[in-house]
Amino acid sequence: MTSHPSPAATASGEPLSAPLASRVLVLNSGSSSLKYQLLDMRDGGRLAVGLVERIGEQTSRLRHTCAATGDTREQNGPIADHHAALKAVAGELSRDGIGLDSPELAAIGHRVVHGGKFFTEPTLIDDSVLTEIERLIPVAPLHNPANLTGIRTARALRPDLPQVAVFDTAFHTTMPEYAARYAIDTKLADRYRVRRYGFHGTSHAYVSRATARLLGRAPEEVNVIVLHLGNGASASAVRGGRCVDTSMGLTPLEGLVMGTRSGDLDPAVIFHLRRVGGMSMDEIDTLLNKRSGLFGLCGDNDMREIQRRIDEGDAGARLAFDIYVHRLKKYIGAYYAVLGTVDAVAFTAGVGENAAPVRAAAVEGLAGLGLAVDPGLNAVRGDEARLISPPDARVAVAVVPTDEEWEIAEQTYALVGKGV
Ligand SMILES: Nc1ncnc2c1ncn2[C@@H]1O[C@H](COP(=O)(O)OP(=O)(O)O)[C@@H](O)[C@H]1O
Ligand SMILES: CC(=O)OP(=O)(O)O
Ligand SMILES: [Mg+2]
Repeated sequence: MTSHPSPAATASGEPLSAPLASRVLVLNSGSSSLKYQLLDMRDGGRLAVGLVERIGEQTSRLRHTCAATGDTREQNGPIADHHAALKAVAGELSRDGIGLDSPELAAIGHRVVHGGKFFTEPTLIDDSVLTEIERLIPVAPLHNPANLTGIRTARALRPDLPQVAVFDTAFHTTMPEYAARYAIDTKLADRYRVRRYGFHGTSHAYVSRATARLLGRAPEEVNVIVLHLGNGASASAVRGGRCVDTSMGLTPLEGLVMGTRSGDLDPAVIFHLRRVGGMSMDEIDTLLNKRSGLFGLCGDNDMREIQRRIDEGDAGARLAFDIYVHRLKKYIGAYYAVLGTVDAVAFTAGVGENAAPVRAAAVEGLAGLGLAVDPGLNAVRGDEARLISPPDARVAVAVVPTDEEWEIAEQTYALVGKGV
């Protein structure tokens, strides 16, 4: 587990006036998972990290690691929902003597996926904030309900503690109107708040800054294309530390090909499936969000499995890979044009950090844009940010591990430190 470079400073470099307690628990609730970390903000150390997977299924699994002892424990068996998941996590933390009842705990930071236009900053959670997050469920149906359950459970466990929401959408609120608006009737768009919000912003913010650091430059000085390739996947164009475009839209469905989401398609596909295919709107919603992307194309949503099948000569897996990479390449080209000059392209999240063949294929043939990958450097595995482009390349290509939990902890602690 790595420590972070400036634990006692906020994102803007301001020193913190440290409150007495120094620990922050971060909860990152996904549609069927809960990732968490307990961090000490005085030295940037991680006290515990863990993951609950397959929530709601019979085969749920909790994997918890305590940093002090190095022990990893696993619980296997059904965990019904995010409420039960967080209770189980609280139990594991208590076993290590770092439970939620600890006076050392300063705050709990929550990832909240959709904050609409309203939330541009980390926000102290009260009842009215919860109501607004609830109102946004229709535009983040896979994510906001899980985020809300995590918040409600944490509040019930520690009603006295500040709870902070850090929104995926916040980093993207700097997008200019011409990037954020769809070309539809303006009045209708305003009435129904239809615009491009973008997601994974905490990761795009963290990775774009970490990329600048890797280049030895200030974030304000560099233009970066960030490719966040996890289960959900998104690209962003970051100019001088501010997001100017991103691939996800009103919901996390637009843009890149994902594990189970289609990404971009002609909206008329929906009318066609409704009118000619006789599918209901709910069925089409489920199809595009949960049964499309890599999974829809070849029956697997995990890039490891797809690579294994390609190695065995499977044509379906090969085509799914090629479609995934083709979309990625189109976004690299688009954001190159949006930015004008590009200092770095950064790959991050599960696929971006681990799948060397995806990185190689995504920049293949882009030498004319100054983009290339050195095969030897690309094959190196590791947890640290690193360059994978040849030393003389015009544009740096980098692998930059994301750390949404750290970023959320830092923003949470900065807010609590201000005494808000
Ligand atoms: N070694 C690997 N090689 C290729 N892909 C990987 C590897 N490890 C993880 N992945 C991919 O990363 C995905 C998960 O990424 P992650 O960023 O953890 O997603 P999320 O946070 O959205 O759940 C997996 O579905 C898998 O496809
Ligand atoms: C917004 C989003 O797609 O998040 P995730 O990748 O965690 O599903
Ligand atoms: Mg993720």
